[in-house]
Amino acid sequence: MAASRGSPAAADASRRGGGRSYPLLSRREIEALIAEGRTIFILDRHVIKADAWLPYHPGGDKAIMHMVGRDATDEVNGFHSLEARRMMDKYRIGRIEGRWRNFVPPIQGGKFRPRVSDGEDEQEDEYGVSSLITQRLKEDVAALSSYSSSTRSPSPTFDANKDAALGLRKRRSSGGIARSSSATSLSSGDDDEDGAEVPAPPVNGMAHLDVLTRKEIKLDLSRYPPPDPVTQEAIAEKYRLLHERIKAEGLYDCNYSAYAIEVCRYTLFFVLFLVFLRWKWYIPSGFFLGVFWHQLAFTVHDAGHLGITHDFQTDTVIGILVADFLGGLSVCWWKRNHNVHHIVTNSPEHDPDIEHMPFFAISHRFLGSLRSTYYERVMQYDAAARFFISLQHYLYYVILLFGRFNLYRLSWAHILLGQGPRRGPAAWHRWLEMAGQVFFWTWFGYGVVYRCVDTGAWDRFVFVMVSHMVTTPLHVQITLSHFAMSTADLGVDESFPQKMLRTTMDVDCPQWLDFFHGGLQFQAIHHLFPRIPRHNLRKTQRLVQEFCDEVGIPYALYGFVDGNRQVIGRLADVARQAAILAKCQSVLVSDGGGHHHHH
Ligand code: HEM
Repeated sequence: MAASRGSPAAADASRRGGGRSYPLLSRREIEALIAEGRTIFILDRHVIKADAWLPYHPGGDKAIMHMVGRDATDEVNGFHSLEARRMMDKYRIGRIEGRWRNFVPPIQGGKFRPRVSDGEDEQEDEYGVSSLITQRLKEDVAALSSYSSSTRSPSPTFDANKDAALGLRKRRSSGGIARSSSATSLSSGDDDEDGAEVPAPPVNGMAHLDVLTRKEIKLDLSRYPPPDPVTQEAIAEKYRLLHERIKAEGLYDCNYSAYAIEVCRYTLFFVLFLVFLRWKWYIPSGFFLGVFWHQLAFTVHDAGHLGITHDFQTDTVIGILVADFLGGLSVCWWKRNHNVHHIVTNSPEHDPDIEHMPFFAISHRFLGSLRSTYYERVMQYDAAARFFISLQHYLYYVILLFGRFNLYRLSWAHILLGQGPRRGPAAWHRWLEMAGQVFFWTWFGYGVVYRCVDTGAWDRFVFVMVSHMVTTPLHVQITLSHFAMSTADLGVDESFPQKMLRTTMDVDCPQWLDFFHGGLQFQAIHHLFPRIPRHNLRKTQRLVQEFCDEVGIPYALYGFVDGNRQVIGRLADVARQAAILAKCQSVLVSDGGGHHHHH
């Protein structure tokens, strides 16, 4: 439809191109299509309209929605098989020329102007970018360079309107409850000194959170390459070369003999569980069952990423057999959740993997009752949250002891409510998962807990608790790679690889311990290339390290203990901010409320 509408440029392009050439669409035309509600992203300089595909998408609708208005080339190449990428050709509606400047997607609060009205006379440059946008681009670059050269604007006031005018980020909660002004972003630097702990009260509590947000952004800007389009495009270019090299070196080829060893290990743990169960030594029996589950999770993770055979159906069925039939959890729930996590990593509003209110907040921004676009509800910073978060650095491991129980809840909700794709190649997985749940609760619930542990309720309780709590290291491993990393948003121009490396850290461990971490220790590598088989990650690490050195992005690598320390430190930090916020708010209340302006 857009094609037939025919701007002069588009008509010209179709005349010249012939065959498989698509009409040239201007940025303004694409913006208007998105304003009409179309699901449009850019892939290899082509415009893809995925509306019809959304309900069928095995990666879930939200994964695509976070790419609307953006160049999704790197994300798409990371997550899809060649066949899947070929399918996308069917959804092409046009092409673009020149560099694409990302929009903030609608799901993230981006605003799009409808069709150009007659008489609107916006000039377009040779890239099809309107003069207005080119102007913004120049301003952004100017603002960013003033950051990196550490000059400070004389004005200490946070100017929300200016931020909006810069077009960098003005996230507005579509629920209308969360405040829009909390979405501070890259404004020219103007807050207090980096080292200063707290801005002197009285300041309004929300303004306090904004100051923290800007501090976090500023810290990232000082550590990472500037998030301007030119620098980021250069990084993306090198990342693509790296990807080619990785493919050429065969790092996508699965090492099946490594899986044979995995299977032997899993079998050993399962046999030990059965032997002790037979002897009625419930604690060691539960222990080995927990160890078995802990190890299985890594294979589920591989399968969920299509990182074993790389075939969507085969790997997903492996995932379901292992996760659902043997572990009682839903791999399809996990995939839906995890795919979004991979695309908007560590974004407080969008990444479900850091949304654990009321128990944990790893960013001060959660203290402002954010709206989650994943759960589609406000994550209230309520009395319970105030309580748990003030103690979160002490309760971290304690709460993680119960992690596996939470996963049952999420799995059942996913299967029963049918949150997965209802149509298309992934629809039938729901039924297999249901069978898996019945199978699991028959062998585990009835067979083991009820029939085998037959010496009373207390023994059953102990057995269940031990087996579930032994999996705690898994929850530590999952949270470890992200909880201590940045949650700041550096704007729409930041490249996929930089964002992944800025929000994810790796854990250094000797090679013989690789089995214990199950690949999760190479989380940053994995985020860059999600479909690389687990047993090749160590080899890939070397290449990624070279890449990081070349582009000047720090590669975060901590020892396991040190990584834990970082996480606890972050939790303590946010707990402290919560206490300061409470103080700010009580000052306001005792002052008669709300009359303070910050200068
Ligand atoms: C018309 C556009 C699209 C089509 C036809 C499509 C198709 C597919 C297909 C067939 C799969 C199954 C895995 C495979 O065979 O490789 C898949 C998985 C996936 N897609 Fe897409 N996709 C599209 C757009 C996107 C976009 C824009 C994103 C966002 C980055 C995305 C993210 C994912 C993810 C994360 C998975 C992994 C799913 C899993 O492992 O369970 N897709 N997609």
